[in-house]
Amino acid sequence: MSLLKVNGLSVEFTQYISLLRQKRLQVIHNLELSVAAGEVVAVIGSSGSGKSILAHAVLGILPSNAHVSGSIYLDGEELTPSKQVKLRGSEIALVPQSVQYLDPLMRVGQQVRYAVKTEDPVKTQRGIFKRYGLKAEVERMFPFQLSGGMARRVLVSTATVSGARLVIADEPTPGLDAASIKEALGQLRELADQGCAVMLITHDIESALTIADRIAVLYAGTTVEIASAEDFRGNGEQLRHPYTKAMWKALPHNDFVPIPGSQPLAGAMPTGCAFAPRCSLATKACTEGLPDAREIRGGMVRCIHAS
Ligand SMILES: Nc1ncnc2c1ncn2[C@@H]1O[C@H](COP(=O)(O)OP(=O)(O)OP(=O)(O)O)[C@@H](O)[C@H]1O
Ligand code: NI
Repeated sequence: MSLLKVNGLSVEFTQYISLLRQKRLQVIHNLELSVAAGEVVAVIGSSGSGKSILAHAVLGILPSNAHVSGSIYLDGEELTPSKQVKLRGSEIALVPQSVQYLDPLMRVGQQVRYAVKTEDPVKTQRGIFKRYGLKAEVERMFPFQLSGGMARRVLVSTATVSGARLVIADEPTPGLDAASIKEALGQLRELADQGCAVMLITHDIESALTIADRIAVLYAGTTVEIASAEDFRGNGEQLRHPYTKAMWKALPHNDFVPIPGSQPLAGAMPTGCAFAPRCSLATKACTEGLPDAREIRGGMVRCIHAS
């Protein structure tokens, strides 16, 4: 069974046009996703596709002008706002993108100890620093004294010692060199191998494929495909959605053919399939409604032409 299950999730933001007039901007549409214990699911999609909003909806940290509908379950129980407050930082941990999430005025060892749920926070913190190759003196440093790689290890340490069952990593590797990317991803894989459900949010499909079991592809606020990592090979014949196939072919290692056009902006969505305006397979039927999620060859796709 899936530890995390997201069903028909929609997120809208209320925006004020003037003092008295407001409009609603929908940024997530009817999205689905699941992550099982022991599994890494990579959520990939271009900038603005809704990856961070999805993560924030699961964590319950959306701004107050956000309206969420649909359902999110953790281990079969609905994640209500009060449950999210209770479970955040314990059952559900975030590996944030940058060191800015650390308290700038607190020594990093202390910050990691706060996340420890076992009896001996100091011992646990020292053990995890050692395991992640952080020298003994690092615990006394402040965040500004850390190199990028050290900061990353501290952030992962916090998630690891929290004992969370669901770990969400939002773009954990931007700006890192190849060796640090490998290390950061290896740590996430290790968490999954120890039984965590790991949701890895990234632009970088090639890195994601080195550790992910499944890939969820987001486009303009919805999941257009969920595929196993093995489906990403060759010319992408095993892939189901035209966007996923095009994205795969656009990689430098493949054909390096860019996809013409751009992702529609929230508030300017076409009716029907959001990818239709860029899709070579599009027909009139594609513009008539959001395609249903269908199971094909063990994966999920939202495209009426997929087979
Ligand atoms: N507070 C907000 N109010 C209104 N719109 C928002 C708000 N936060 C995000 N959005 C919009 O929601 C959409 C999805 O944003 P999100 O941050 O989830 O994208 P992303 O996939 O994480 O992109 P990136 O890869 O750049 O991090 C974007 O169009 C963004 O402009
Ligand atoms: Ni983001």
